[in-house]
Amino acid sequence: MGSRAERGKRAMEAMRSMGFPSSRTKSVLKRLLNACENNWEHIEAENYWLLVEAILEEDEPEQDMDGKQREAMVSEEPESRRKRLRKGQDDQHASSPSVPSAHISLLKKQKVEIDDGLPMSFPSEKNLLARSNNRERTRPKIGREHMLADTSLQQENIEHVGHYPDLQRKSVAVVATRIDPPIQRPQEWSLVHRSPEKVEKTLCLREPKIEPDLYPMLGGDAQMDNNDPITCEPPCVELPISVVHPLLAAKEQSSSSSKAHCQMPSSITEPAILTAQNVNEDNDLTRIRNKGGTNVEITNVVESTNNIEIASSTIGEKKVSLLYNVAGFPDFHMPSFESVLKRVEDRCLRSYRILDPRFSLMNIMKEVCKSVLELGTDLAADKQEDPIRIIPSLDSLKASGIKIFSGGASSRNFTGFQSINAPFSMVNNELRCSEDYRHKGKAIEDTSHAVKRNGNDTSGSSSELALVCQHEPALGSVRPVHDISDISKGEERVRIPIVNEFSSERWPPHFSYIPHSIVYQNAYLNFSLARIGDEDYCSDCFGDCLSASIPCACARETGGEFAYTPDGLLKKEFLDECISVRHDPPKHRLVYCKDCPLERSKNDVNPDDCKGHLVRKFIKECWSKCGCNKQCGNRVVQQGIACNLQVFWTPKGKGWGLRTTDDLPRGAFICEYVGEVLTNMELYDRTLKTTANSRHTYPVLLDADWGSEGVLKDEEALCLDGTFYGNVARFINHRCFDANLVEVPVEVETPDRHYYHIAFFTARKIEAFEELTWDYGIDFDDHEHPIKAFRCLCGSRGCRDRGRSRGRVKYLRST
Ligand SMILES: C[S@@+](CC[C@H](N)C(=O)[O-])C[C@H]1O[C@@H](n2cnc3c(N)ncnc32)[C@H](O)[C@@H]1O
Repeated sequence: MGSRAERGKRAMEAMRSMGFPSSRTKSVLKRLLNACENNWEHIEAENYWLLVEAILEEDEPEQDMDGKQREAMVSEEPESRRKRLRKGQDDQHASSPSVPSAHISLLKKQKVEIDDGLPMSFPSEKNLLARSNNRERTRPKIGREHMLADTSLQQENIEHVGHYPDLQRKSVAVVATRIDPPIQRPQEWSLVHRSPEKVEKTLCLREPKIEPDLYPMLGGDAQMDNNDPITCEPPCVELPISVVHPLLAAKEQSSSSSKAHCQMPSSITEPAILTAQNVNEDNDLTRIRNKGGTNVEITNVVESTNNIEIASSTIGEKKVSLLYNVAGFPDFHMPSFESVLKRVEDRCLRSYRILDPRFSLMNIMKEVCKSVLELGTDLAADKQEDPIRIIPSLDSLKASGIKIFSGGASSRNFTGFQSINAPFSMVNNELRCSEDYRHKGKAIEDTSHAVKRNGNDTSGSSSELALVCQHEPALGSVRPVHDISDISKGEERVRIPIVNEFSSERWPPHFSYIPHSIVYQNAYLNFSLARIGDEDYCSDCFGDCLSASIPCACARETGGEFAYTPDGLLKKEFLDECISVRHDPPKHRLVYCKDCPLERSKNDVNPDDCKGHLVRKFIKECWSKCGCNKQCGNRVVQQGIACNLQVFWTPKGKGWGLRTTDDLPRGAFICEYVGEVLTNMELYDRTLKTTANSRHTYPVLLDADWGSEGVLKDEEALCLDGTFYGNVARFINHRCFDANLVEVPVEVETPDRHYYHIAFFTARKIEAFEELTWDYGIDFDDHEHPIKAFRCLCGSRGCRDRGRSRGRVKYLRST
């Protein structure tokens, strides 16, 4: 209801919020009104569905328009915008071919847009995350009902971006925009999807929405004409805040040393751009700098298939884009946005099984790129590899009160972590470019990859915006993935900090810290009290069993003597024997399964004969059915970690490691190996699917009792996998022969030895800050095992991998 002018204004605003420029709406609305004999109810029904249809229909023939038509289209834009465009073009060396008209045209035309309705600030990752997670409940369906603005879909700000048949470059962009000066309006998100057919071969962008009552703030060019609904034309920013030229990809590929140019849209002045190339964790960064919102030069472009780009303008607009290079896939076709979303969600759900509230949007965006490629090439209908490494939120870090992102070039935080050379900072949970970098050009001062523009070295220029990162890791990894003050998140009795004194790989990859092993799915674990027979517990004991005159039933396993001293150390004789088993396996007893689960998992139809499993000495600890108390000296492992540990970045290529900050005597308990309890079959499947190509793998077999039972059922042949869920033991590196830890099987909750604890004890005295190591038992000469062995860098004189080419692991680490 309302006057014709008001209704017209509302219609145009509604269309603008869906991404249709008023110029187009105006002409269509005029025609529609004529056709409907000024029946506004008709036009306003279903949130202007008719109008949307009419505009879309009108769009169709434009798809094939030539350059002149496109120019004409540009010239139809309101004067205010044209002025901005002109200004920008002047700034941008007008003849530059960096953004061809075809590109602009695509940008201007079809879009899948989620408009944030002028949020006051760059949405925090948390907000984006919340929206992303909401998608599970309210995933937009592409269809008529979802083509209209739907503020219930407040989760995304994702654009499905373009198809450049000639350039073979696809881009999926996630855009968030902030407009300054701030426009006081409650945050409101709206989503516009076009039908899949129309999305196809389109490039989409987000247009910052301008509030009518703020037009004067933006220059006063636009005049509101309340009398003529169809001339109400607010100034609008049609172009995205940055355009990363698709040719960039081609240039990157053709010459890694050449500079790729990226022209900024004219609507932006002095934008700052950072491009992170993000294929794997160890990537270098592209360096981009830009001046005056014009040309952006990128040097040292690392060949990559995935790009993440973040752009920001001085008026506060920010854009994060993901680009996927499809060069080499000539048959690539752009899948529908709906199918991409579905694919990403499926991948995530499959990988995580739950929608973790700490879900990382960065990883989701990577998944989006991958999914576009897969769907676009029909490559991976059956490819289900690569679990996503979750990078959780900053909350834990925030809670710990630690400020990681200094924004400075070389500062260190108190933990000794090398500060990043990145122009990012976290402010109120928002990822922001450092003002330091933006205004002082600081980032380029000490980079060996000096960034030049138009042949001039601009480093140190304070007037120019320059964002340059050196040794920049993947964007995801600049974010803390663990609480660096305590990786255990308070789950252990001691705090276990993460320390990196050597490398820019600042954070261990994500995993969920668990202090006790957890069954993954099929493992048969039964901790019932009924299974513990009379001979396996000490009901008559009281207090501390170690102080009793006669060792109790629980010492039976260790020959009637407890394995522990009153100081909680492993007794010398017991320790010596454990070390000897590890040092010289052939001298010790091997048991052979009749039907080896390990061989069966490798080849179910025609398994090889069992290669033998070491018979290990077990410790049996007192437990809940026993009469002694919790402080009983025969309860060491179950008390948990007692010494001070650190997860640290090793200097010699082994990745992360574990060390103690205490001087420790021989025989001291360090920690147990904790992970998901998997059946051997589950592990085998998982290894093939997910970890085969990983740099680090974390499975350990629980095979100490395999040979004693003849044939073991699949659900009883178990192992521990610390890849996704684990404790600090997953950081203990391998050392051949003279490792300073030895692993001991420990029975606690059940006499059934399909499952037991693997406890690490010091094999000798250890000085504070020595790295803790154990011998994984790898045979580096076995070239048949599906798990590729790493190249051993243990440095031991007894290293079994010395001078050898990369081999394969003979058997999984087993105790
Ligand atoms: C259980 S993880 C140990 C923690 C691992 N370094 C990390 O950063 O997460 C085992 C992996 O660490 C690496 N590693 C362990 N010991 C090593 C050694 N002696 N030489 C080289 N790499 C080693 C291998 O990549 C191996 O797959």
